[in-house]
Amino acid sequence: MSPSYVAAIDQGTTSTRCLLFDRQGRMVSVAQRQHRQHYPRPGWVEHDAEEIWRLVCDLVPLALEDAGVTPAEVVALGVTNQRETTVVWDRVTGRPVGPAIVWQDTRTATDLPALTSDFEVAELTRRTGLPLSPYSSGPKLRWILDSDPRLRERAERGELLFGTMDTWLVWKLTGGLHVTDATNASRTLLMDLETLQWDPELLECMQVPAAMLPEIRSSAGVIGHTREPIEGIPISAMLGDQQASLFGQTAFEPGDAKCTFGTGSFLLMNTGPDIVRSRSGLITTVAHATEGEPTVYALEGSIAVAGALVEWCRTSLGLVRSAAEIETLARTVDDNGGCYVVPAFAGLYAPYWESRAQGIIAGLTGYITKGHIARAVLEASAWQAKDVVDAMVVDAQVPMTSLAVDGGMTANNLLMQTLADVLDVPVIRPMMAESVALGAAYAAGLAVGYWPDRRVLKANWHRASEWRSEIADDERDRSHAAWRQAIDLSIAWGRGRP
Ligand SMILES: Nc1ncnc2c1ncn2[C@@H]1O[C@H](COP(=O)(O)OP(=O)(O)O)[C@@H](O)[C@H]1O
Ligand SMILES: O=P(O)(O)OC[C@H](O)CO
Repeated sequence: MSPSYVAAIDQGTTSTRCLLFDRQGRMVSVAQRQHRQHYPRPGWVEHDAEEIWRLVCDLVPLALEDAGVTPAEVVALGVTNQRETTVVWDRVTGRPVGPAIVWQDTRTATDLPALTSDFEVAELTRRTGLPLSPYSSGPKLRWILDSDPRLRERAERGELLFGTMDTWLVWKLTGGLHVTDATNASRTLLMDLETLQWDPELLECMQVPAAMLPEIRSSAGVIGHTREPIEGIPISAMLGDQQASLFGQTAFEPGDAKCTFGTGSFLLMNTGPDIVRSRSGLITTVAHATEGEPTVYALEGSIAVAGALVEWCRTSLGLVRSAAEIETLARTVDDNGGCYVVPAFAGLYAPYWESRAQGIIAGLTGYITKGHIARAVLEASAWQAKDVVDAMVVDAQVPMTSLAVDGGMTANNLLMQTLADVLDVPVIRPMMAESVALGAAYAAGLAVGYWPDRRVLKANWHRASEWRSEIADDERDRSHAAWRQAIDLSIAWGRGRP
């Protein structure tokens, strides 16, 4: 029998990857490239959707070539993506009408209250599981249509199409299929969580013409076949990246959770077929929707800035030359020296949802060195996760007994130890850190029968490292109180500004 593989395209915030996996869930090839980040004004973040498509065109053949795999040996392709990032393009020419507005972008923060004139925010949240926030795609799409009346007219005539990155890429890959999946659609503020359909009242509230919306499909099942950059590969999964990593961590049972530490960090807990409504500032989202099975939902704590803060230290401050160096620098000191960094670059997401909050560095004295700041930078990711875990425990009404982690930042052992210290539960990193791509490949492979069932996938999961708390309760409590004070300052600073 000739070998066969499953491919995944992981279109992330900072880079795009194409990976190939074998039946044991081992990565046999990875091709990866970064794309440009554009910050045209404070709070604005944009990507060039054409640039990202060109990268996909380069990366897919490269991943196959590197592994010596022929297209015929690729039995399925899963597409996973940064969620919420919004693209509008011309149905005929296929050209975007402007830059993609990235999920972190806060340009709509001041318009949000006006969006709900006919609609109670509570009802919006009840239907969608989302807070009214610039994070979602709906406000971004409305902003694009409001920015030029001609665009709105063209959208109403069906000449323009909307999509998140999954939709954009599948449209390009298939030569014109305009679809999304329920996980991505659940991030728009336009889909009803129960019916998994676009909600006409929500569309009216966001002033989005139905003619430009993609069809909402299941997350797994053959959607179509690729025409470019390689012809004939079945696309059999589409999943938002955080839902994909939940799947890749084989978090199939209610109560299973994971946290991915990449540009942002995202803690998701599978809640099974139940739509659990958060009272603590979490999102309710679709974990995956598989044809013929009940929809699986999740509670999510989204944190906008995690690795992005390390990246900012590298590119904007020149504090380190590589992301990994932040650990070396942080290890030059024993503690944070009383310094706290709140990276509210996109306001604060879960569980605070303060779109006007701004970043601060608190506790500066002449004693503070670069090392203390590096430590505070890493601790910010751990404390943000702690606040989300606390909210999750209240909402899900189950204790968190351990936390599975993945993503680029989990290479940082000091951060992983700090995380175990502040959460006071074991933090577990699997052998396969590329859970996002693996999850998309798993969903795609299951859909075409490459893997017979989820049990087999569980057997592929192997623990690589585990960290346990090494600090006393009173030390944790003291530092947590200081962190919460810094959060309050960040919110007050943002609110107090014009
Ligand atoms: N050793 C490290 N320590 C701290 N942060 C790191 C380390 N390695 C990578 N990162 C951060 O992780 C992020 C990249 O992770 P990745 O999972 O590839 O992100 P994404 O999918 O969001 O593009 C970057 O923001 C980078 O700064
Ligand atoms: O691409 P990532 O890993 O930064 O994930 C971004 C999230 O999907 C945004 O919701």
